[in-house]
Parts: sequence; C-alpha cells; structure tokens
Amino acid sequence: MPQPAAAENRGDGRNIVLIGPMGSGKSTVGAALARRLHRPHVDTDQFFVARHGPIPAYFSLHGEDAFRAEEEKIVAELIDSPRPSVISLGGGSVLSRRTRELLAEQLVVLLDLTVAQATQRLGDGSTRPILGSDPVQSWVRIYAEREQIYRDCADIVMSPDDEHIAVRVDTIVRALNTTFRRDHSA
Ligand SMILES: Nc1ncnc2c1ncn2[C@@H]1O[C@H](COP(=O)(O)OP(=O)(O)OP(=O)(O)O)[C@@H](O)[C@H]1O
Ligand SMILES: O=C(O)C1=C[C@@H](O)[C@@H](O)[C@H](O)C1
Ligand SMILES: [Mg+2]
Repeated sequence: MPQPAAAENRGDGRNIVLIGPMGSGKSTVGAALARRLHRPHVDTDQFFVARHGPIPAYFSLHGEDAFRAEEEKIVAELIDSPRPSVISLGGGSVLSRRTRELLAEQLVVLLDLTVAQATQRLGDGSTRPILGSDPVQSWVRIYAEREQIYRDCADIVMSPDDEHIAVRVDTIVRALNTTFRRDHSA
C-alpha cells in the first residue's frame, strides 16, 4: 500500500508557501499540491481579488504601493491561518520585508521557469499589470531584479521543467519529504 507523504502526516505547523516569478505555476501547482497533501489551498492574488476586485483595476486606481501594502496584509493573514495550508503567493510578495520575515518560519518552495516557458504561459500579460505593453521584456527585467530575493527566501528550489503538473507535484512532494526528514532528524 502506498505510504502517505511525510509532508502530509508529519505536519509541524508550518505552511507550505509557493513563491516564484509570474507564470511559474504557483496558483496551478499550489492547488494540485494542496489536494495531494489534503491541506487547504489559498492564493493571495485570488484573496486580493475577492476583497478588492481585479488587480489591474486596483493598480490603475490606487497604484502599486497601495497594492503592495494590501498584499502584505493579506499574506500575513493567510500565513496566520489556524490550519497549515498550501499558500500560493503573488509574484511580487517577496518584495515586502515583513513578508520575508514571516516566510523564514514557513516551508518555502521556489518554482523557477525559463524565459521560453514564461513566453508561452504569460499570454498578452493583461491580467498582470506590472508587465505593461511588452510582457516578455518586462518579465525578464523583473525576474533579474528579484531572482536573488526568491532564492534567499526558499527552502526548496524547483528547477524549470516541462513536466505535467501532476508530475511536478510528485517531484515537489519528494523534495518536501526530504526537507521534513532533514529538519526533524535527531
Ligand atoms: N508545470 C507546468 N507545465 C505546463 N504549464 C504550466 C505548468 N505550471 C503552470 N502552467 C501554466 O502556466 C500558466 C501560469 O500558471 P499560474 O497562473 O499557476 O502561474 P503563477 O505563478 O500563479 O503566476 P502569477 O504570479 O501571475 O500569479 C497557467 O496557464 C498554467 O496552466
Ligand atoms: O510579480 C508581480 O509583481 C505580480 C504578480 C501577480 O501574481 C500579481 O500579484 C500582480 O499582478 C503583481
Ligand atoms: Mg498566481
């Protein structure tokens, strides 16, 4: 009989938090990972939209600084959830120092991706206002600005690949189990 994943049956109170650049699969993979681990899934962008409406409209009306301030509050609320969850963060959440401090207490998985994958996945970028009129060029610049921050926050770095999402989830669960064992070995 298959053994339950250690990440599922040996929860230590930490949330599993997915970070990474736009299009890396935080929302899609996060939902599938949560199903696999029988944990709740929350997505900070979706929570933002439920509370404040669409992100592009919010950016136009209030600007990026106001968005970041609200995003920081939402991340803190969701990390404080009573049940350890899988949390998909908005791509720029790690820009907040307060968020980075909270992430230091969580199990953080960075999903990386290549420029070619980003080009395929971003479409016209219209749902991601920070990308502007040239989504790929903006994505490359933003990725370069943030790459070290993502790496510094991460306990696990998932290299880019073209795996099916279910296979990606298997790979992440294996990496999580290794990290759990390492963190809880005597
Ligand atoms: N491993 C994968 N293989 C193929 N396609 C993928 C994979 N992961 C995600 N995708 C696709 O890429 C697109 C972007 O994924 P998703 O919205 O989950 O990214 P994200 O990291 O949440 O982006 P954002 O920061 O903008 O919220 C979606 O269409 C999704 O189906
Ligand atoms: O990388 C970013 O700065 C963003 C990513 C998205 O997830 C959204 O949070 C928003 O579009 C900003
Ligand atoms: Mg997302």
